Amino acid sequence: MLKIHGLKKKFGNFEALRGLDMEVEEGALYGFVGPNGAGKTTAIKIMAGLLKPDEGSVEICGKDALRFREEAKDQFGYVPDEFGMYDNLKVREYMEFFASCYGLSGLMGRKRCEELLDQVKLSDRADFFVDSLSRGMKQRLCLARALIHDPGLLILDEPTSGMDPRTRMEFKEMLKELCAEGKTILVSSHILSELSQMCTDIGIIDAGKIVLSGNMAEILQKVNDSNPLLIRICGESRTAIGILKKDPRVQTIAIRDEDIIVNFHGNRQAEAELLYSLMEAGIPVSGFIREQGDLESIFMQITSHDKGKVVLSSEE
Ligand SMILES: Nc1ncnc2c1ncn2[C@@H]1O[C@H](COP(=O)(O)OP(=O)(O)OP(=O)(O)O)[C@@H](O)[C@H]1O
Repeated sequence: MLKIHGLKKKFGNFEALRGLDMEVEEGALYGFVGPNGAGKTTAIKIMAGLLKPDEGSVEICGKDALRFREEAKDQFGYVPDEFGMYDNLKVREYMEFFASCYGLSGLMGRKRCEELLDQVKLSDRADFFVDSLSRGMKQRLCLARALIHDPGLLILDEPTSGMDPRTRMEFKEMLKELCAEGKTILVSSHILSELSQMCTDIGIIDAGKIVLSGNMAEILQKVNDSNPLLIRICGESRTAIGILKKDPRVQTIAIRDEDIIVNFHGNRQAEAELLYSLMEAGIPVSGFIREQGDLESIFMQITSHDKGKVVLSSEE
């Protein structure tokens, strides 16, 4: 649905994008995450045709979006990180104005606007001035506007920043519903935990490059596989430690309270073999589990340098 290859962008001597590659599959809810200043907005503006890259390509629905900008525009809806000023427009007028930009006017246009305002739960605000809406409502209105021409792809730049936790949750539910209806969604944030529960795929950008990407469940599995095994033995653990030491996949062994903490390089089959070797030796194993994956600590590790501040919880 969206393919980005080798995207580079300099502002003066500063390289904001340094060869960005990413791919968003059709039907994905793709989280585009990175610390402040990583290059998310720059990349998104290039995708949306608002900024020209120095190098690289953007393909939307198989078409070169940098060359065929008008055609590409019909394929996606864009929600920017900052909302423009529309102090003289009421919500309904705002929607109808954008509908007319896509050739939807008269009864058809009004009907489409009503449907969308209903979908983003703003029907009761149709006669309010846009400027009187809260930030969360403005973002929902922006989402409705981006959906006017029924695009297959939605690109949202930090849509939930500045929202309170409840409004965030509702907005995220809305995105999940849209994804379930068949939309492909790219949503950016500098808060990993914000996206990790709802996204099917994730791309972590740091200093203008993707540093980790893939299917969310697979990444979590990989993180899990690199976490230590926690083994609990009923009684003394000396014999168990002797067996563990003999296994070449065991890297380190430590004791924490009642648990033996084992850094173990192996998949589930290998874990089962290790457990079997303990059981076969008659060791009463009462616990055998991988420590739970902590995606956020990975995010911290790969994006931690002085210039970027990473916010890990939704309580900013
Ligand atoms: N027009 C510009 N002129 C000069 N530098 C710019 C310009 N736009 C962006 N930058 C710089 O490029 C880098 C990437 O900025 P960008 O806004 O893309 O980051 P971001 O990941 O969206 O950050 P945030 O999470 O804070 O919104 C930053 O160092 C920023 O200062």
